[in-house]
Amino acid sequence: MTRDCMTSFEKFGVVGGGAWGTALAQLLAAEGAPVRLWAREEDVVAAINAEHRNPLFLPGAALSPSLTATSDLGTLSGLDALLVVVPVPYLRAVLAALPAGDAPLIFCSKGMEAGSFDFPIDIAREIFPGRGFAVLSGPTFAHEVAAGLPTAITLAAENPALAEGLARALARPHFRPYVSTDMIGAEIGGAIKNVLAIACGIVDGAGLGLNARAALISRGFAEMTRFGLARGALAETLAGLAGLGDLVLTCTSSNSRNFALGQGLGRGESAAVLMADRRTVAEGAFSAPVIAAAARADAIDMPITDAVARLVAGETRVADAIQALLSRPLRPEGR
Ligand SMILES: NC(=O)C1=CN([C@@H]2O[C@H](COP(=O)(O)OP(=O)(O)OC[C@H]3O[C@@H](n4cnc5c(N)ncnc54)[C@H](OP(=O)(O)O)[C@@H]3O)[C@@H](O)[C@H]2O)C=CC1
Ligand SMILES: O=C(CO)COP(=O)(O)O
Repeated sequence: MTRDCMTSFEKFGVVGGGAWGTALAQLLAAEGAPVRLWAREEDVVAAINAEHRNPLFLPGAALSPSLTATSDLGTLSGLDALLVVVPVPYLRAVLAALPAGDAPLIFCSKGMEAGSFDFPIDIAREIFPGRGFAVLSGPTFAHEVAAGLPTAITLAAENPALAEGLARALARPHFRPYVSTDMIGAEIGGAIKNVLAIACGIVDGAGLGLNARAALISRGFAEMTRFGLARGALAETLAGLAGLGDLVLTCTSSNSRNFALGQGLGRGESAAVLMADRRTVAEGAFSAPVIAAAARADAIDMPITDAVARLVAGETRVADAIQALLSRPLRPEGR
């Protein structure tokens, strides 16, 4: 029997000790199930093992003693499934160092790789051809999941049996995966909402009002839909938890690192300074220029994404970017 046909997944590993990797590991370990987490930094490994905390990336969360950490990727073998929660710019290098095996890989990162224009599943297919893959994405602030607050999420895998088996294994009374076969839709939703959260943060930081934010969410969703449909995503995925759901969450809260980065830009702070000062990721800052370039290459109109890319690169000022968006020719709403 292949892993894809397994009906139960009991032993999970988590690759990545940031906020989201730690929260997912805690979700699975909360009732005492053993979960092994790989983190790059020895400080994170030591704090999880000795104090059952991750003060660097998930301060305030008490972690289960059954969650153990390692800095040795080689020890993540012999498990039933691995959740991969590494920011996309570092993903290829970490995957290349993973031990071989047939445990399905569940991708939880939200971004697109520079240069290759690859999403996580594309990278994984190159490194592990034939392995089972899934995407887990939706409106899920890590600290809320770690605190056991109600959360729903999309779990997509091409093989419906794999999606259903993983959903059953990950579901908790307060954590509800909805299954799908549309991995590309789930990946695109998560990557583009990060960029649009920066845009909404900019509008907030610049004091441009709530009408402007609602307009950005709607017109941003139109960009996500154009890009997604052109790459074979299903409209229902983009309108679901991994697309619109996550867009609403991160475009309306400064708990979003992407939104908070945008707020700084909107207040007139320099992108270079805002980026240099941070330890946590705002994936949208990495992905904006990549998605904007991919859209240009395919002649997909994405003016908001393009504006965020230029603002993050310091190539334009907020007032000029807003003026450029507002002075585009009038058009039918459906385009
Ligand atoms: N936080 C959240 O609420 C959610 C986040 N996500 C997504 O999950 C992914 C991870 O985000 P998150 O957990 O929040 O990250 P954090 O910002 O909390 O932490 C940054 C992570 O990046 C890692 N990192 C930094 N440099 C490198 C490197 N050179 N090689 C490998 N790893 C490196 C850090 O590891 P190290 O300690 O070793 O530096 C750390 O695990 C992102 O794609 C994000 O969009 C998805 C849903 C929710
Ligand atoms: O993806 C997230 C919630 O779904 C977290 O958003 P940020 O990375 O912007 O904090």
